[in-house]
Amino acid sequence: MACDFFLSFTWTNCALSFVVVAGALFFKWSRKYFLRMIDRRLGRIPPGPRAFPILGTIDIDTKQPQVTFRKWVAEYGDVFSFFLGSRFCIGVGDLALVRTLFRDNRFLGRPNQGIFGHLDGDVTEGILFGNGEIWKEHRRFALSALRDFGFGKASSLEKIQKEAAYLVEVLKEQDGAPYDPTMLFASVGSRNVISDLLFSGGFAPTDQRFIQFIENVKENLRELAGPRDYIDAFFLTQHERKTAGESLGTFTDKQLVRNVSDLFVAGYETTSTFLRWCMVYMIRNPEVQVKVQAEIDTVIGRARNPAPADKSSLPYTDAVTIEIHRITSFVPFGISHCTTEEVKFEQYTIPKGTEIWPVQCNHFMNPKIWGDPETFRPERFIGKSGELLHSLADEVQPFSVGRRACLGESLARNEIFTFFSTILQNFTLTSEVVPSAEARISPVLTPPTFRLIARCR
Ligand code: HEM
Repeated sequence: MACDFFLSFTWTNCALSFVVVAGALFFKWSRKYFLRMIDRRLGRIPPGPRAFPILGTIDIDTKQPQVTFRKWVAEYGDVFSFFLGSRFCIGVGDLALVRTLFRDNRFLGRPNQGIFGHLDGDVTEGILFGNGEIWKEHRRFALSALRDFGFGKASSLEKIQKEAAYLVEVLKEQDGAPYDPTMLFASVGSRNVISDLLFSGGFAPTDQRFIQFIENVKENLRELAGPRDYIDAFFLTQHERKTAGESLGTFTDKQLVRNVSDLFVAGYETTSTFLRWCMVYMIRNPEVQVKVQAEIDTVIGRARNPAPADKSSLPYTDAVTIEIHRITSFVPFGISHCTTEEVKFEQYTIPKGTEIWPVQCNHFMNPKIWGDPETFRPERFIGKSGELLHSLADEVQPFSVGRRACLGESLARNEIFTFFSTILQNFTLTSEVVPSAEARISPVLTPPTFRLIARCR
């Protein structure tokens, strides 16, 4: 009897403790949710779709989140709020507003990157996801080093042309047979250009890539006096600080690995995915392909390869890549920022730590700007005299805007133009089955797998 009483007492105690602990955790994780919901009711934060404690906003089409976000803009306006789990976010669907916000220093933070922060411990200390002084110092350093060794300089432009010629060589080897170009664009082209800027030499066509990389690093260590690339510049800064008896500050080996990883990942995945989209849109739109080829034939001919400097003389080719950026919107939400302090914006008070999502896929599909946004029509960017309409092209900002905009924009633009125009100068692109334009999200929007047939012209 006493034993029964004791057992039931223990069970009641356990159940009670469970309820108290669960209640305390629920309150802890949902506190922000309830505060924001009160703010929303009072009009202190933008309206948005319904959300639940802890779960957040669940009415998101996970296969096509861009469709859900566009629906929210239509329903709640250009500025709306939503929850990702317990993370409070604001979406901005209009480029002019994004420009205003991202010019403001208080919107330049990066939020905690959720699971990524756990998978790769120190992402928050790099350039891509870093914050505060570390981000400022290393963004500035990367920009200046990459400018010295690449971006826009003749040597890097030549490297891009060399890589374009190599792409052509590999495609020629396929001799018109169907070929999945995913690995080609992922392993050469943009990847070699960025590796060259980071650790000069890039990857050899015979795939001695990693051996080469190790050799380069060793050589860098021997030749600190003559920096040739980003890694050399970093080593040199370390060396100068050590020689002056100063602390290394944030210029540690760990930081170097973090930064190189950020630049490498950001520098080739995006560009190579975009090039695959270019192939898809050319296969789907043969009449556009013919026009691009005609422009290249007239302006450049076949005797020499296109170069980044040719862009202004090839407005239609340029317009095609801009239209592909617009219609694919393959980085549909850019990379989210976060507020570093509470900010009054229009009638709202945006709390510190709020994630700001630039919903560029909405701007790129806004019928008020584009009229027929669902139609692939590069001609929309071409004026009466055949010139590129810069004011309209300026509405397409896939690299984002403001002080945290893509660090590799000029490099990426040069690569895309040169690779795209060189491929079309040499080949007519088709496929056995016309690939669909339906994107998969991972984490940028990628095209479906397809087999490219590149026939020599
Ligand atoms: C088609 C190609 C590319 C696209 C569409 C793209 C797009 C973007 C976007 C949307 C952002 C976020 C900007 C923001 O937070 O407001 C970004 C950031 C960044 N991108 Fe790119 N990018 C491309 C290529 C490159 C290349 C070639 C590099 C190589 C250096 C690069 C390096 C970076 C870095 C380091 C950041 C982080 C900047 C920061 O947080 O300060 N990207 N990119």
